[in-house]
Amino acid sequence: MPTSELTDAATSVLTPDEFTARLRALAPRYWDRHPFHLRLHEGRLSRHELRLWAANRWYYQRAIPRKDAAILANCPDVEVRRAWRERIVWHDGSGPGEGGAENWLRLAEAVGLTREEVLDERHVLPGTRFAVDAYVTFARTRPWVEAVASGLTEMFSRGLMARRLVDMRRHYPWIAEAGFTYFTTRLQVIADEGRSTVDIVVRNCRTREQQEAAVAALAFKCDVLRAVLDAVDYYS
Ligand SMILES: O=C(O)c1cc(C(=O)O)c2c(n1)C(=O)C(=O)c1cc(C(=O)O)[nH]c1-2
Repeated sequence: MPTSELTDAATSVLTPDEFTARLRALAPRYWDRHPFHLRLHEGRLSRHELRLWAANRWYYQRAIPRKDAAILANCPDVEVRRAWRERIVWHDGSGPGEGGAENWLRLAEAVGLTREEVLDERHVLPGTRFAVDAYVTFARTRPWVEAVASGLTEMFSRGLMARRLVDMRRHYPWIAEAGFTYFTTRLQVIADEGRSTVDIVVRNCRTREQQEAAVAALAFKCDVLRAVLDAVDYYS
């Protein structure tokens, strides 16, 4: 192929379908096949390991609304902001004792942690802290549409979360049902959120450069998630 054609192929804007396919092609980098998740789903985790997982995931959960607030702060599009602010409400709730974060705390309690030891973050590993903090910093400092694209890991998470509910109920029957509310309520919103996030990214990445940056953002986020599980796996 002549050099000019090669250059064109590398710089021309992808169609929405091509772009979406590039994003979806990152699925193998997602954390569903991580050895720690495989052990979790196969029922091979001890109570100690489940506690370490829940306490470290807490650090991720509490960062999500701060990441979303950074996106709101950087986004000039009122339509996007209107849709996006719902995410913060979902996680934080509208009052004490409500919201996704609260439900994660209930899961942590159901696996045997006290609320106090989750909230004071004594079990949070350095690797978790570095990875999750990098995600929040990314959202604060990169163009807002890249930060939105980084959240597209959720596009891969629905099947994993549905499977997790089945596998955890089966393999860890000692976990009280109230502990699973986080996942049951999350599954109800995730399909709609995933679709609208892809739409926002496709509509707002108008150049090939922006499209490539969005793909890179999603790859970065896959690495953030894997780094959290690497840390937990190493210490468990
Ligand atoms: O349980 C999971 O495997 C899983 C994965 C992800 C993800 O892929 O980022 C999220 C969640 N859960 C989740 O519950 C959640 O609220 C969430 C928000 C985000 C995000 O980046 O904005 N990802 C995820």
